Amino acid sequence: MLVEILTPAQMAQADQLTIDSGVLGYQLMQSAGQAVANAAVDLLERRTGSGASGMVCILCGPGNNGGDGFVAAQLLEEEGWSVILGCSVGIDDLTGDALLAAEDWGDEIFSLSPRLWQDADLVIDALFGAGLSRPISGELADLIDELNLSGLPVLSVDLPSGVDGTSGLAGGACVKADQTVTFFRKKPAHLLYPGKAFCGDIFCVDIGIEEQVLDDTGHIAVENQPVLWIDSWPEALKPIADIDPLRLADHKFHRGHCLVLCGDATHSGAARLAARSALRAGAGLVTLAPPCDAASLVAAHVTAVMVEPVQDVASLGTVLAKRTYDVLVAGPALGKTQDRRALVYDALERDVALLLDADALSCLVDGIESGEADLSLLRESPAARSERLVLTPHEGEFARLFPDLSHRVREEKRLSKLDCAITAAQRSGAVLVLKGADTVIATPDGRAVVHSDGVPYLATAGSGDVLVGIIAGLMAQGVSALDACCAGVWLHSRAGRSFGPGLIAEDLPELLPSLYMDVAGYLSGGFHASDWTGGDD
Ligand SMILES: NC(=O)C1=CN([C@@H]2O[C@H](COP(=O)(O)OP(=O)(O)OC[C@H]3O[C@@H](n4cnc5c(N)ncnc54)[C@H](OP(=O)(O)O)[C@@H]3O)[C@@H](O)[C@H]2O)[C@@H](O)CC1
Ligand SMILES: Nc1ncnc2c1ncn2[C@@H]1O[C@H](COP(=O)(O)OP(=O)(O)O)[C@@H](O)[C@H]1O
Ligand SMILES: [K+]
Repeated sequence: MLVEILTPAQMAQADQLTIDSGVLGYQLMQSAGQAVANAAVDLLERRTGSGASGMVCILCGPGNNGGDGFVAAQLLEEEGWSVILGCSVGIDDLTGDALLAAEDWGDEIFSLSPRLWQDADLVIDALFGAGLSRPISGELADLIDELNLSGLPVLSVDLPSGVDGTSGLAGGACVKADQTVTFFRKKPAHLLYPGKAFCGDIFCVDIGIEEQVLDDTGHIAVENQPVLWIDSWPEALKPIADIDPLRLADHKFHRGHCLVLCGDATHSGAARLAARSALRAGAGLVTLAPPCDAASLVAAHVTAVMVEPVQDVASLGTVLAKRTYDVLVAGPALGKTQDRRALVYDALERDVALLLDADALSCLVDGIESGEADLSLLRESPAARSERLVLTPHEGEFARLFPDLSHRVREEKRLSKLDCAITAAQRSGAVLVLKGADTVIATPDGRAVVHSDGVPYLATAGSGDVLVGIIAGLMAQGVSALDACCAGVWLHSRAGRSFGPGLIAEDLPELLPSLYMDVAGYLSGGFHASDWTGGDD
């Protein structure tokens, strides 16, 4: 099933459409409060080991997030749990459904203070959710800092208070939750770091909002799951029983040919890793193209991968004219000298699927007098025009190409990584893979896929070279750029997680065959990420 991600604004629209269709806002709040109470009971029973004999402290804020807290308080007390509730404002300052919920609670409402949780087994954080409008400061910030130091389990309602739902940024004090219960669909902050790290386990529950509202609200992104790309999974990576009989006689040229540009003799490892990964990802042939004086050294280090020296633009032309190449990879330790830069610019004029990574991305900025990349060169390239241009920057490379969308600017201006990746994809005409613990894959037509899986083992030299190789290998077999990027990021992350500590980049390509058996376990019948028209339309 497609898993859509909604911004808080889209979620507010989903709430409003539901209310307009005749469901009371207070009914939605009661469903939300019920879901919170259910989650609290699970946590309490796990902690106290008994039914209804623990104490829960509920911290409510001034808006509807606080309203959910009041509803949960009432339900928990009805079930026999001891409840102590504090609110950041007096009942006279509450309005709308939150006021109704506070009135229905009917029990004492205390001022917020750490004393509230001194005998508690669980704290419910219902201070702020989707309506957080600025970083939390002052006394509330001190309270949150104390709560985080208390060591008590914390259940956050919708979002950990202090995390910005749209961007996942946490500018001020921020509740560190063990569990977060959100409603209808996840928000970007449940997937983007640092927000995700504050959420703990995330549960997304149904509160009676119909799926059809999504037709009107749209969605900012979807989560990366095999259902997105399983239908375009290459035949050569399937178990023999699943391969189309007409494809059983395929030869290597049917599986595509990748050309990987390579750096000089002392910098050839990265391109070799990418090349091996492309082969492991199923490309029929992979050729490395080092400068002439590095060719024998590179050849001595590869076996199934072929070597074809490329010294300059002229020899790249000769090589490309001699055989058919389906995908060209430029970047891993390519170097940034003038002749390497010329190769990148030449590649952008060629009618071939093109993956630009690492040094190739820097080449687009280095040596340019204005210090700004000419993105029209990317946008107007044959690869971009045929939807076969892929950029795979990490945050540093991204900042050089798109300085106004960099990580630093995002923090300063509280912008979302999702919005910035989509803008960058639109500007460049490329499918853009903005890497990190939360990788965002964005397309020039405004779609985005999020793969959020903190796997620090992947933060190791050469790991990105493997990723670009996997994507190239999949594209060589005819997988669309978007599907290849989503599948590549999924495989890469799974490989890192399955290997665990001690991982080095060389291990990653060797883990791919076992993952293909996992992929085979996924039912087909999904659809291609490339067929998805979602977005905010
Ligand atoms: N809509 C629905 O039907 C449903 C909604 N549901 C629930 O509602 C939640 C959203 O509710 P919400 O929009 O009322 O926002 P909420 O997060 O409670 O906070 C807003 C208040 O906080 C204040 N404030 C903000 N930042 C602050 C700061 N740093 N420091 C201090 N104050 C600050 C802000 O003040 P202002 O910015 O106006 O000055 C305003 O008073 C959502 O997360 C979900 O839990 C569910 O019940 C399902 C049905
Ligand atoms: N903490 C993390 N959690 C998940 N993935 C990570 C993490 N750190 C790095 N990665 C992934 O590892 C890869 C590193 O790529 P990159 O920075 O280009 O490395 P290199 O240049 O050394 O090859 C990216 O795919 C990135 O998403
Ligand atoms: K909250």
